Parts: sequence; structure tokens; C-alpha cells
Amino acid sequence: MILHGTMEINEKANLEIGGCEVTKIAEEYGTPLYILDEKEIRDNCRAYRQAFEEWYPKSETIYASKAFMSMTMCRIIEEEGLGLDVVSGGELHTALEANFPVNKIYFHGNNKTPEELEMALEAGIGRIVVDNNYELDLLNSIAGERDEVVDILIRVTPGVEAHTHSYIQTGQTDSKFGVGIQNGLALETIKRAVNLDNLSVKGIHCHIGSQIFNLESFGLAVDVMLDFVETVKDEVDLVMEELNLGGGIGIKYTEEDLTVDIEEYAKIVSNAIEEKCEELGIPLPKVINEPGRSIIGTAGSTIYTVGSIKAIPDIRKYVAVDGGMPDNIRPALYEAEYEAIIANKADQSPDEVVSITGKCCESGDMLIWDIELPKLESGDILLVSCTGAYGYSMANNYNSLPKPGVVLVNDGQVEEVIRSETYEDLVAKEEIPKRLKSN
Ligand SMILES: Cc1ncc(COP(=O)(O)O)c(C=O)c1O
Ligand SMILES: N[C@@H](CCCC[NH3+])C(=O)O
Repeated sequence: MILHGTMEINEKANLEIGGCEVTKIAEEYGTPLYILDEKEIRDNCRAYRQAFEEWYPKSETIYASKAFMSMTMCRIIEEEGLGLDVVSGGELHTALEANFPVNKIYFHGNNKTPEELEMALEAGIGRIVVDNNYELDLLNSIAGERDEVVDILIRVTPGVEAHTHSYIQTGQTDSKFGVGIQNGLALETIKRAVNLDNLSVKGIHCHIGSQIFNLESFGLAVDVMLDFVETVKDEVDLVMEELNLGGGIGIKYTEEDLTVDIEEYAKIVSNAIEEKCEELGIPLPKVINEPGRSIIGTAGSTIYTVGSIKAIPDIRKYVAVDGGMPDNIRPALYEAEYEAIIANKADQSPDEVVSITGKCCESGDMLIWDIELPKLESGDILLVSCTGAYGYSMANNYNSLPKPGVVLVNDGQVEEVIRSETYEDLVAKEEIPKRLKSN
């Protein structure tokens, strides 16, 4: 397995993260459990900041909190000088509870409710990224009632197809997000927006997809977006000053994946912008990038205890762990692949091919198909790496499994930042109608 961040194998053949022995964490906090490597989160934030400071200083990096949201994460993100992308009232609430600076919050989403928009205006957040005409009118009327002029970006689809799983492509014209540049809808939306009294269009936003390795796709998106900035200037006499290029940088989940160099990404984006702006004779825009996965993905792992082991002769050996698709739905949803290591036998060489399955009543509840590992035994602690992004944030309670908690490790210290759910939590929101109550 690739050892990400501060992972190390100690002299007792135990895996350590942030100087903490994984088996000890399992003993103290139980399994399944998510472990976050604080140094790796901070290093990933710094990689973006340093790369953009070098290649395109007129920029801002904001963390896409849908990848993993918590108040602790907000505090780390703020300390590292990044802004925040939220996509719901819930994410916004979490950010506000964590005292995240409101002017550095961007509000995304293709169907924000009136209540969510009201909440965002009440908080005074930095930018609302308007997705469609319905939202444009809604926001304008809410802002009007409040007697405010709200700064917005318009989400557009540049028609660039990123090479990634079809479920996580978002830049093509046939998408539920944004308005198309190629079919003229984006221009129509902007023409409409500039005539609304309570909105001020500051720029455009696109997000072409997620887990992308081909950096050229970002260069292509820049070209299309800046051509559109030029069109808007000519047609509407509006010079848009902000270009939000979304997130989407891929991470190396397994040996088969490529590695993306953040500096290379910053360089490609900045070269594309500078060349295009020079060609069009337009001023350099402020650039915003919105990484999620590449900030938190490699910093997170999930630990499980191995339970039943079932060998089907000549077919497959299933090794079951005490979590599964409720804490990591990505294999079922996107056929996502992961690596794993036995934390208590971290120095052993692979010995057999097994498939790691969860404990749900669902055949698709698989974490890893056909992985080579040392011989597994019941009671072993298995660590699946790179689960930091879209793991906890997409977790659910299928089969009434309580959601695992999250611990933060750093410099030999383990801190519980989200406690594991209990059985009591599972029924806490329920109310049995009086007539059905037992005596
Ligand atoms: C609007 C927007 N910005 C940023 C992101 C973050 O993407 P990623 O986690 O791939 O960096 C997403 C999710 O894909 C998104 O929808
Ligand atoms: N949740 C997805 C990515 C979608 C990101 C949101 N636009 C994943 O796990 O890969």
C-alpha cells in the first residue's frame, strides 16, 4: 500500500499515523473509525497556496467542504488561509458555528432553497454562485426585500468533458449544473442578471468534474471561459473580474492511479489564462480554485476490525469487516478502488488474494475486490487508505449501522473530533405515536 502523509511502519510492525499507533487508536476508540492526518491536510493546503502564489498570485484557494465537513476542518482550513465552498444550509451552518470568516465563503448548489439563500444573506457570505434563472430571480427578490445588492458568480458549463467516471463529470452541456456556454443559455442568463437591481455579477464559475488527472482539460476550460468573458464584454459591456475554475484534481488512491502535481496544475492554469487574456486583450481575472478531494483525500483512512472470513473454493475469499458501504459508498457508486494494509502486521508481504466486504445486507457492499494482502485473521485491524474525501461526508446509516467517528492525529496526539454514533443516536430523533406505544 502507498504510505500517504505521515504513515510509517514502526519497529513493532505496526502502522503509525501522525506518530500514533493505529492499533492503539482502534483499542481506545473502537472500529470502524475514520482517522485524519492533520499534517497531511495542512501540507495539501500549503501545496495549493504555494503553487498559486508562485504562478498566479491574483488567486484564492477555497476548500470544497462537501469532501469532508466538520467544525475542526473549518478551523484548520482557516488557519491555512483557504476560503470555503459550501453547498447547503447545513454546510453553511457548520462553517458559521466554527466562526469561519463569512467573506471567504462561497455558496454553491443547483437548487438552493429560499431559506438557504436568506440564511446566506443574513450571514453576509462572500459570494453566491447562481446556478440557473430560477435562482437568479429568487435571489434578486430576496435581496430586494432586504434592500441589498448581492455579489454573485454565474455557474456555466463550458462543454468540456473531463476524463473521469460519468457520474462525476459536470462540465458538459448535458448537466444538471449551470447554464451552457455553447448553447447560448449562459449569455441569456447574464443578460438577464445585469438587468436585475439587486444582483451584481462579479464573474463566472465552472467545475468540470472530479478525480481528474488530465490537466489539459483545465486549460481547455480556461480557454472556453475566457472566450465567454470576452463575449460578455462585447455583448453586455460587462467586464467580469472573477473566474472560479472549481475543483476536480485527482488523487492517487492506488498504484494504478497517476499522481497530480499541484504546481503543474497551477502552471497550466496560469499559462492558459495569461496567454488567452493577452490574445483577447482583457485584464487578468482573479482566479478561484476549489479543491476538495486533493486536500482531504490522502489525509483520511478508515480502520476496521476483521470478522468472518469465508473461502469459496476456487472462486474467492471474502474477508468481512465491521463497516462497509454505509461508511464508504464510493466502491458501490463509482466502482472506486482502494488499497489496504493490516495495521497490526504492517511489515508482512502479501500472501493471498482476498476481497474485503462490509457487513450490510447487500451484495454490492464491497470495499475492495481482489486485493493481495498478508494472511488475514479475525481480529486484525485493517486500514483502508485515502478515504478522507467523500467517505464520512457520504456516510449513511444503512442497516442501522451507527456512523463511525473521526479522530485527528498529529505529533503523537489523538483527538476525537466527531464522536462515533451510538444505538441511542439511531433512535434519538424518533417519536412513536401515542396510540402505538407499548405499556
Ligand atoms: C462546485 C464544486 N466545486 C468543487 C468541488 C470539489 O471537487 P473535488 O473534490 O473533485 O476537488 C466540487 C465537487 O466535485 C464541486 O461540485
Ligand atoms: N462524491 C464524489 C464526487 C462528487 C463531488 C461533488 N461534485 C466522489 O466521491 O468521488
